[in-house]
Amino acid sequence: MRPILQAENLTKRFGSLAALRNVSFSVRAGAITGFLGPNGAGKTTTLRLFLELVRPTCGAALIDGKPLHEWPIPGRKVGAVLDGHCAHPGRRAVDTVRLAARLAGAGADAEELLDQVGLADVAGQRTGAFSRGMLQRLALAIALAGDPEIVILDEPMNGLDPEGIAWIKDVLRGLRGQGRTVFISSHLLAELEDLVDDLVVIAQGEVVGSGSAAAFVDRFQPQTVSVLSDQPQALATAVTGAGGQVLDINGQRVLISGLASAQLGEIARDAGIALFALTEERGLHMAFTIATNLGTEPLLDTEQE
Ligand SMILES: Nc1ncnc2c1ncn2[C@@H]1O[C@H](COP(=O)(O)OP(=O)(O)OP(=O)(O)O)[C@@H](O)[C@H]1O
Repeated sequence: MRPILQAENLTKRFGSLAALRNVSFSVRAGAITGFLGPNGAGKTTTLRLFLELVRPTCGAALIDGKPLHEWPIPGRKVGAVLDGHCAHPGRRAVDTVRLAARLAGAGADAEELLDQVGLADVAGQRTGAFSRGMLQRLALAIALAGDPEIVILDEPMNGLDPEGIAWIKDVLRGLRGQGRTVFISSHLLAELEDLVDDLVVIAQGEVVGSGSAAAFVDRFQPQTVSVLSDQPQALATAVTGAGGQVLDINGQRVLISGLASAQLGEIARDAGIALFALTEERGLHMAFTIATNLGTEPLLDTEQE
């Protein structure tokens, strides 16, 4: 693993409030890493520390081994979307992106970038009348204007409709395909669920887990299988007898934990019980809920090879 972003014992206090306490994690080059945490967890503060918009009380936020300002042209190293309000309302979209490219010392084609973010049709319009979703798209074009190695996005899906969210996921996968690193914050699991390779989970200013998204789910979510059967009570008895746990029975639906789906199928077959459906309930949502409620002890191996 090549760490390209590193938070090293980052602490940030605002007066008496400790927004971050001893936060350490690293982000793998070339991957999409989700930075997940409830509102107020300290996500924006962390991103601002990487971008040197605020100074740490102690610790360091390093971009590829050094602080951002030590890179000759920071805009070629990192592009960022911190909020959708990134443009002068009286300036045309195409000029906004062109300016960003010049400031970053890159020869990016502004019209091509606007096309990439779905704003080709409004490239010549002033951005004052843009909707929130359009501004988010524009912010992404600005972030890409320096052709950066790393893209940092703070809640970029705010203001996007489901189609827009699906679109931005595709764009971010495309950026990964080009070898770029994507670090994206969100307080909503569902937004990141089918997108991220890795996760850093933060709660109340402390890291509660980091590593691969799959490992995170494995660690925090008990295996749960949902089945449909017309003999739910008989199935529940068979499951309990085999060491499984019945979490819920609702009509024909039985929610079971502690048994793999294949085991469950065999138990039903041996008991002569027909199953109409069998679904593994996996996902980040439960894992996230459990992890952020468990407190602040580091619970996941952060090492990756
Ligand atoms: N400039 C500041 N001055 C004082 N307190 C601040 C400042 N910036 C952030 N905070 C506080 O630090 C804590 C972390 O805020 P931060 O914005 O980093 O959280 P977040 O995880 O990004 O939350 P959200 O999802 O709501 O944006 C919050 O309690 C917030 O009120």
